[in-house]
Amino acid sequence: MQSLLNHYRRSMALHLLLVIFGVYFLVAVLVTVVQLYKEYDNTKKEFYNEIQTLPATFGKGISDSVWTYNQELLQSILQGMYNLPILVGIKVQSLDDKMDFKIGAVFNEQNQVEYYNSKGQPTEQALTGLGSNALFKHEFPIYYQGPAFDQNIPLGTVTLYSNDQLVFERLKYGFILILVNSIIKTFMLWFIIYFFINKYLGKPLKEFTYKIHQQDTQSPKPIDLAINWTDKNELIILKDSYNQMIESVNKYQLELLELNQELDEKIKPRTHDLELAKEKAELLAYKDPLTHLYNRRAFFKYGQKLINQTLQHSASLSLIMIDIDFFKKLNDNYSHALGDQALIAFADTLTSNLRHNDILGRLGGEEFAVFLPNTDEESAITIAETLRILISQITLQHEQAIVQFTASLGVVGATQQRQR
Ligand SMILES: Nc1nc2c(ncn2[C@@H]2O[C@H](COP(=O)(O)OP(=O)(O)OP(=O)(O)O)[C@@H](O)[C@H]2O)c(=O)[nH]1
Repeated sequence: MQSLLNHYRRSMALHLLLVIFGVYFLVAVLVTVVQLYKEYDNTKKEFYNEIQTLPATFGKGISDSVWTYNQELLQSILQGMYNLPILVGIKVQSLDDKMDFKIGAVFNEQNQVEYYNSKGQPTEQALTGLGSNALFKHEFPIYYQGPAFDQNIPLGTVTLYSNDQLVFERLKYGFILILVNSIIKTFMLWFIIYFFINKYLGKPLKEFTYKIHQQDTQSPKPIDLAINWTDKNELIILKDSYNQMIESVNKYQLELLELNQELDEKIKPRTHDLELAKEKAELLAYKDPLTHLYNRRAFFKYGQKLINQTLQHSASLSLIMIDIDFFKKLNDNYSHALGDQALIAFADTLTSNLRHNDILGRLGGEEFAVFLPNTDEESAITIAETLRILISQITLQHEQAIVQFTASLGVVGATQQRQR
């Protein structure tokens, strides 16, 4: 039941159909009711007409039987009439009251319905099988027209009764026919309308929404609908508008992509500059700009870490202090520029002859120091001696002269210190 309700809510065709069908059904009911009433009215008129022809048929027989006081004849004529499917009752009232006879449902003087059997005796309504609804009557006089009299002699009146029940009886088949006809028509129309609404609206809409759902959201593509019975209707206009929108979205997306690439190209050199500036800043913060060795701050920072690690792991650690001899003289004799060259060459010599994990720093001017992890004092002395020799072998060119210099090194181990 719930799924049926959901199907109804989600199906445009079904919804439209039920609205159309509902309106159609109301109109059909109205028209059928009017049609049925008209039928009823016509049938009732026919009844009147038929009842009015009865005096011509039975009048003579009734007059004769009343005139001759022939009860039996009167009774059999009235029984014959009573069997006609247009009468529910007959009342004969003779002027001398001797030939009065009632059969079926008739009105009394107080306009109340009374019931009589075919022998003219009062009876219950249930026994007659007659309804009392909307009883209507037709009264006609009876006369005797014998050859012995010049004029008609009035004998009394005959009243014929009929009712709606009989009218409906006659209408019954007509009614059923009209109703069946209406129901069949309604259901036929229901299926036909559903089929076409579904074909022309429901199915294309379903196809449209399905194709939209299938779209790749990154790069949607124009879609096509299988509508071949027209080249322009609201659905095709909707589909064309959707496709136009997709095309412009794709165009703008492409433009955005190109703009992004352009922006990337523009940003690249700036990013490179930024990286260089960052490297420079790092260098300034941790390194000596001339020799590219750790500056005093960095040397002590990393040196402290090394001391802590050494203490933790009970390893050995040595420190070599290095001071270039008579450096002031070198500057004074050969220029400050050569002094700088000497410092750079000195730093390069140390760097290339020490291990990667040794921490070498410039403490200031011509003073340097190096931490040697996992190195006892004896080994450190050997290393210091090697360095001292290497430093003394550095040669610099100043104009025609070859310049050399020496350095003094001091070693201290984790347990004992020695000075050279
Ligand atoms: N070229 C150059 N000279 C520097 C630099 N830093 C310091 N100096 C110079 O190094 C010299 C150091 O002089 P001192 O402290 O007397 O050292 P020294 O002449 O080697 O004397 P001792 O240490 O006693 O042997 C000074 O003349 C400073 O101007 C530098 O970066 N480049």
